[in-house]
Amino acid sequence: MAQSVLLTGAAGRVGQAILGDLADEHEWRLMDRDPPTDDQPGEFVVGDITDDEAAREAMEGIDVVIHLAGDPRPEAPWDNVLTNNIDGTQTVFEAAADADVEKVVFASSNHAVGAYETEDRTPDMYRSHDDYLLDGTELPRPSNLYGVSKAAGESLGRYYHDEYGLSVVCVRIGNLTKDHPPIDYERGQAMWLSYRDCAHLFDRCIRADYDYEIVYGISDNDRKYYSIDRAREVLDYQPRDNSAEHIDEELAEK
Ligand SMILES: NC(=O)C1=CN([C@@H]2O[C@H](COP(=O)(O)OP(=O)(O)OC[C@H]3O[C@@H](n4cnc5c(N)ncnc54)[C@H](O)[C@@H]3O)[C@@H](O)[C@H]2O)C=CC1
Ligand SMILES: O=C1O[C@H](COP(=O)(O)O)[C@@H](O)[C@H](O)[C@H]1O
Repeated sequence: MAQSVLLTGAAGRVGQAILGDLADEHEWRLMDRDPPTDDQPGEFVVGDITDDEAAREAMEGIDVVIHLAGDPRPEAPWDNVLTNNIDGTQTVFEAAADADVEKVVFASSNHAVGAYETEDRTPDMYRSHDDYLLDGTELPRPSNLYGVSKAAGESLGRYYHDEYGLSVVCVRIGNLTKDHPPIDYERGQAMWLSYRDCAHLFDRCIRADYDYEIVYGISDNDRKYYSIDRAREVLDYQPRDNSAEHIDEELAEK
């Protein structure tokens, strides 16, 4: 059955990857502080997620929120992530709880755990022969202030699940690129998320039943050091892409 879905940050890369495949699958309300540059499905609300009133209005009649809006830059300064990623995310969760929304899908990031990539583990951990694997049960270990803001968002999700009963899934997204994995970038190949796997994963987050989850959002890459087992089990995520099918690993490692 089509669900009524609020997509924050809809005008950005992840939002457009989702809508590219799912425009006709759900009833969309799109929200972004930037107006759309071309035709978009459903209703488009221009508004800022740090504005309580705008967030509350956007939640009316919504079953599921996919919360993407925020500053996505790993090098973003504290003021920006504090306002957009932490305060903005709390505003979204609070409005969702008030509106009796059923599920919130939170766009977390690989940078919430980026500091596991220590000097002694890299670059081996980015290669398919290495079996080092993070599975989502490990503690956050952010690699920058942006990563700290994503760990804070995961924590907010935990709180709004426990206190208000919202179903929450935090997707630690890897590296989304269109058509092709990053070239000459082993880390990016290890955590590649293709556009079609991205859309499928978020579709499963809309449809599946869960309590509170942290999953990794990457394609089924040979090089992966993030497990996708939990996403498979809980969400029935069935990725179709693998960066190794696009990149000759032996050449890339030279
Ligand atoms: N693209 C990627 O590979 C990854 C993305 N993510 C996360 O996914 C989310 C989306 O990322 P992208 O689409 O790549 O970024 P993007 O910059 O392309 O899109 C973000 C959108 O959010 C909007 N936005 C930002 N602050 C806002 C606010 N206060 N109120 C309303 N709208 C606001 C922007 O106008 C923009 O359209 C972000 O939270 C990012 O941290 C996480 C890991 C990897
Ligand atoms: O969280 C994010 O991660 C990806 C991958 O990080 P990178 O440091 O390997 O580039 C990044 O491209 C994206 O902008 C960011 O939001």
